[in-house]
Amino acid sequence: MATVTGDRTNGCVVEIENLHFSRGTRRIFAGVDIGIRRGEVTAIMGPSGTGKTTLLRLIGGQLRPDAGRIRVDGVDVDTLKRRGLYQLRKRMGMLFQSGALFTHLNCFENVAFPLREHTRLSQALIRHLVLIKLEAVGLRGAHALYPAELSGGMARRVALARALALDPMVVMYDEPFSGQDPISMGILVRLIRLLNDALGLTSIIVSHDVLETAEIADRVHVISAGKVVESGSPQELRASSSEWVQQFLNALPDGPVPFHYPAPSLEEDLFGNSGVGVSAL
Ligand SMILES: Nc1ncnc2c1ncn2[C@@H]1O[C@H](COP(=O)(O)OP(=O)(O)OP(=O)(O)O)[C@@H](O)[C@H]1O
Repeated sequence: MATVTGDRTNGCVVEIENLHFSRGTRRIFAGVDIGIRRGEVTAIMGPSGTGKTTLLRLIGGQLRPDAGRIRVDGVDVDTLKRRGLYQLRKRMGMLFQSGALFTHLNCFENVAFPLREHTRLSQALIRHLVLIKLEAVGLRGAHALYPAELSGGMARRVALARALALDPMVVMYDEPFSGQDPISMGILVRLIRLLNDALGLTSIIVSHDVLETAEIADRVHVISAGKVVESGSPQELRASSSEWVQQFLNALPDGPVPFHYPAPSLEEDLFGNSGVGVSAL
C-alpha cells in the first residue's frame, strides 16, 4: 500500500463513517463504516439490490447521506457545493456498465472528450495523452475505429481509457465485467489491477463476478441488509465461515488472445507522422 507522507486520512482516500441512507421507507444503509485505502483495489460485494451502486453514487456526491460522513481525500463530500463537487468528480474516474461510448466519435475522440471538456491543454498534448491512454488499454491501433466497429470487450477498454483520461485519484467500476466473455473478462480484470498499480490509482469495484474481482482485490467488503458483514483480504475471507467465502475460489487464467490491437510502434505514433488524431490538430 502506498502511504503518503503527512497523510491526514490514515492512508484512506475514501472514509465512510456510520453511513445511513434510505430510499423512501426502504433503508439501504444503517451504519456502514468502510475505509478505502490509497493505492489499493477494493471490492464491494453483496446481494443484488443491497446498495452497491448507491454506495458509489454517495462516494461521488451524486447522492447525500441521511446521516454519517463520507470523506474523499480528506474532504467531507456532503459539505461541497456545486463547484466543489464538480472539481472532485474530475478527480474520480467512473466506469459504469451503462457508460456507453459516444457512437458518433471514434475511439481517439471518445478518450479525448474529457480532456477537451475539462482542460485547456494544447491539441498536441491531448494527442499524446490520448495515445498513451489507448496504449495502456492495448487499443492505440484501434484509435480510428467507431464504437460500432468494436467488440464489447474493446468498447469497455476504450471506456476505461476515457475514465482514466484526466488521471483520476480514484476510479470506481460498477460491474465492469458484465456481459463479457471469459477472455475479455480476464483481460479487463488484469488491466484494472495493472493500471491501478502503474498509474498509482485507488480502485473501487462493484461486481457480481466474485471470483474475478477477488482475484485482483486487496480488500473486500461484503454488504448485506444495510451493514458491512465481512471485510478483509480475499485470503482472510477465504478463511471465514461465511457463506460468501465459498465463492472466492479459482483465478481466471489469461488466454492466448493478444492484448494489443495491431498498431505501428508507439514511438512512431507519438513522435512520427502516423496521422493519428491529425484531424483534431
Ligand atoms: N432512483 C431510485 N429510486 C428509488 N429506489 C432506488 C433507486 N435506485 C435504486 N433504488 C433502490 O435502492 C436499492 C439499492 O440499489 P442499488 O442499485 O444500489 O443496489 P445494487 O447492490 O447495486 O444492486 P445490483 O447488484 O442488482 O446492481 C434497491 O432496492 C433499489 O431498488
